[in-house]
Amino acid sequence: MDAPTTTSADNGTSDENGATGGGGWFSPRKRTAAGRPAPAAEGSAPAGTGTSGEGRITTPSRPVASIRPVGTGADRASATPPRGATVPQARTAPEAPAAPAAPYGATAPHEAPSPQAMHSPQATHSPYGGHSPYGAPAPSSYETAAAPQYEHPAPAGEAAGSAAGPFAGVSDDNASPDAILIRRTMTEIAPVADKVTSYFYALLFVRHPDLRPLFPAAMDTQRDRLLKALLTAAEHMDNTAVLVEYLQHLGRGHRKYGTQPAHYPAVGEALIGALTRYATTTWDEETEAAWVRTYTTISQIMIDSAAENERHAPAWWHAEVVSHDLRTPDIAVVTVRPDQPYPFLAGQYTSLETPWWPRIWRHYSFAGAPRSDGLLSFHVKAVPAGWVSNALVHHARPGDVLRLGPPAGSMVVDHTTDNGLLCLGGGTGIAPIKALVEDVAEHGERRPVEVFYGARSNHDLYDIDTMLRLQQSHPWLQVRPVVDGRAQLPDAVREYGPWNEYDAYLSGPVGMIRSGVDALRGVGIPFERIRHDSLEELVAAAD
Ligand SMILES: NC(=O)C1=CN([C@@H]2O[C@H](COP(=O)(O)OP(=O)(O)OC[C@H]3O[C@@H](n4cnc5c(N)ncnc54)[C@H](O)[C@@H]3O)[C@@H](O)[C@H]2O)C=CC1
Repeated sequence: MDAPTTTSADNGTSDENGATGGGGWFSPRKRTAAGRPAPAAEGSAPAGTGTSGEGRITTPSRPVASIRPVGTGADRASATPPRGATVPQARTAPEAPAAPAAPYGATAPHEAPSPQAMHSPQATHSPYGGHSPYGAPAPSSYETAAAPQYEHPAPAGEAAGSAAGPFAGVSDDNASPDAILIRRTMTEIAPVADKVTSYFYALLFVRHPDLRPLFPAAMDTQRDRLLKALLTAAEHMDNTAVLVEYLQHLGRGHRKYGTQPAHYPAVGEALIGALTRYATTTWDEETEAAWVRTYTTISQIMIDSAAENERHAPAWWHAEVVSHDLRTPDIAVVTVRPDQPYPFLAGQYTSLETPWWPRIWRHYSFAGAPRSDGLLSFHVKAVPAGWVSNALVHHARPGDVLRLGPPAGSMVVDHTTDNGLLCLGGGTGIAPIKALVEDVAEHGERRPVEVFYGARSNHDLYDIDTMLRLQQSHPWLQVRPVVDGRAQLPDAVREYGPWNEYDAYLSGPVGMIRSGVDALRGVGIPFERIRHDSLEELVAAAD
């Protein structure tokens, strides 16, 4: 897990229709005699927006339909539903882990955090078995070295090498009229995705320079996230249940960036501006109206979700480093004490910001089940050019204060079944697997748990002592280290079994998850019993 960035503000200057007096958000553009917008020629000023001769973005002046999400659920009824689509009802589901009954007061942000991309799909059961927002194997953006760049991860089942296009698995059969128009736009802009995202941010920051400080200083990874979220939302706009869950998660997750309801219209304006510029052959009034309707709905769900979440959880937690254990020259186990109770479930992950790289958030799994002393541990590997990971491994020391976002992810133990757990943990991916083992131990269920712990070399099995100690304490637990050699981690699973009465959990590098899912399917474990964090987020943060 990361997509459209959420922020921007209308600065309170928008009029009823979302247009500002003299060139606010949607500015007029030339129309053809047929009443259709004149397509912008390549390199010329986009309709409604423009560039000067020097390529500088000029203020648009085209009023269009409004994007006016409202601030609370109270006004929800006024939101315009996507034409032909069922209006997703914003549910008030709590954050993935069952949050305790309002242990926190509504916590007002006490500093201006950064909005980042709409990202981090909440992992959910997917039809592909992976715990992913949409079946696209879902993520969490751990820092990864040399992350592969692909627009939209393939569902786990389609894993191996299939660079599933943005709309893989989505057909226009039964699609709503808006969905068809939106997919048409997405198809047109896909080849110029990079330009669209660059232009989007340029528009946003030119029109709303006050929003720039809310984003990370370096926007490299940020830029890619907008389109991903758009693709995801567009792809699933008719799948209301999944879309609503995804957007609610995004809305809650954006609280830590300081995103306010007033920011959404400005983002919508920049979005429409960017699409107008690059979807030149398919863009028309009808398409624009479809995007406005859809974006308005998206915004409303996010705003409502954030407002609901604000009632019982802080936007973020401060967490002081209490220990820093360098296990190898580039792997540290970092333990922190949150400033207030932090409810989560074993197997979940959080987003983490260091004081050295403000507004850069990375995902790390909790390396243990919830503890009575409230401490949280993370396994961090410093990856080449990884800002956050290197800071955590090489600079963080006891006393340093980090920030944590809310917990996320649904790679959690299903306590409604007696099935065994087959766990594959590769490298630092062993962290949430250890948490799952502790969770089973605490529930006293004595279900068989088989852990395959993969590493490149013996030296890289940095947590093997802990895992073997757990094995000694629990007769139902079997830990098998698998060091690269004759076979890789997923291959080892085939040598054991049978696995027909096991649920599978995978955590580690994207390639391992992809081949692991294939291996598990090969030994007869159905998709719905295979869980892992979203691959999209795993590849999202390569810094
Ligand atoms: N730190 C954390 O909390 C978590 C980290 N992760 C992810 O886990 C990964 C850990 O990276 P490293 O420790 O550097 O792992 P690594 O690159 O050293 O690999 C670990 C194991 O995965 C296997 N593997 C790697 N690529 C494979 C492929 N394509 N096919 C089959 N097997 C493969 C290796 O053979 C090895 O056994 C990172 O991508 C990180 O994002 C995942 C969950 C939690």
